[in-house]
Amino acid sequence: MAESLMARDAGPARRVAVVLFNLGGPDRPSAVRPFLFNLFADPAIIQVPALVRYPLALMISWLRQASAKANYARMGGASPLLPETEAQAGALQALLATQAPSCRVKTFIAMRYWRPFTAAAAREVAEFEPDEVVLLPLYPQYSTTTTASSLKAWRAAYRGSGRVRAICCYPTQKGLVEAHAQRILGAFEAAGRPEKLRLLFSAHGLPEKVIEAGDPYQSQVEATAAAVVQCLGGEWDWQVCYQSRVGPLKWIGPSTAEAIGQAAREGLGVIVTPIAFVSEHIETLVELDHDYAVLAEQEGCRPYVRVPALGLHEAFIGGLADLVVGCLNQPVGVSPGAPHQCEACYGQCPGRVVEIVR
Ligand SMILES: C=CC1=C(C)c2cc3[nH]c(cc4nc(cc5[nH]c(cc1n2)c(C)c5CCC(=O)O)C(CCC(=O)O)=C4C)c(C)c3C=C
Ligand SMILES: [Fe+2]
Ligand SMILES: [Fe+2]
Repeated sequence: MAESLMARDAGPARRVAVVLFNLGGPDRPSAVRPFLFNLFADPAIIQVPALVRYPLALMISWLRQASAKANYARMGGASPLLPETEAQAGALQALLATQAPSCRVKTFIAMRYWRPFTAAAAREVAEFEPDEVVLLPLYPQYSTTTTASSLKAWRAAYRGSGRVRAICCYPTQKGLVEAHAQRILGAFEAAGRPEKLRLLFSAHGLPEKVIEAGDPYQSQVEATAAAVVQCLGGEWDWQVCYQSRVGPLKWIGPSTAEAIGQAAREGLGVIVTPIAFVSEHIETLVELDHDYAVLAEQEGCRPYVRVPALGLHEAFIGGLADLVVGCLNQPVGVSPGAPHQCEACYGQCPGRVVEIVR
């Protein structure tokens, strides 16, 4: 892929901006409430008219701040998501410098609910004067609540140069799947290859009504898990489950807590791997490492093994680089790919690349 990219580049270096989308997290205790407000004020998260949503967001962020602050306090008062994402951005930029030497590739970070916000990233990218912009969500599975929300924020903010394309989703990308499998095998070995173990793929949950409205997230999470199991080979007892429920609505299940209880009742321990998060953050470091570890102990679910998030795994960063190079080489809309219901793909996912028309 890198070869054809280079072959097309006979002139001056093509300037390529690669923009990593992520959720963002508070960088200090006083940022927790405004971060929560930004999240709940997003119509992708609470689908009611703005007149109702803003007061609701004010109220929820006010009520939730104490428990959220206590959880962030367990991580030193701040989310590690930005430093983790910065490290991934640096590794990806370094790899792309070798894979696409005739391009000048620079990575940027656009967070949805805390700094660096999408608008600031869009200004920085515009100053870079790119020929090409590749939007790369650090959400392998597409959701209206994450990828679509970030794409919308980008469209509203970017006024710079270049052809803008987005990688919509990559739930079964080879590097992603291999990295997950290697992380799982590493944790399994480190735990002494325990027997009587269930592999739990734990993903962030969503309200059921979001899935019923056509969001492909759940089916893509299941596709990732199935691909990882196939890559692992051998006989694995495995299950997909969903964590981090918020609010009164019914969320998709089974919940990670239910899955741990079920495993305990069957006399099994669990090895839990985050499948929709590619970095460590509050939902891995607090929920998985603390809350569910305590629950497993109480339920007699032993051992409880936690697989680290992908972070800087070589195969994962390599997979991201392949996606970017593939995107740059690809004429939009002609490559084959399994059609699915991505809003950003207009019902089709042509090679999972979509051109952003401004
Ligand atoms: C796959 C990724 C994510 C989906 C889907 C998602 C949907 C979603 N989230 C909330 C509410 C909250 N999420 C919070 C934190 C948070 N969420 C994600 C990812 C997804 N969310 C990440 C990476 C993070 C961590 C940020 C960090 O600081 O490290 C929070 C804040 C924490 C808390 O108070 O529990 C809330 C609230 C909803 C309602 C939702 C879908 C409707
Ligand atoms: Fe897609
Ligand atoms: Fe979330």
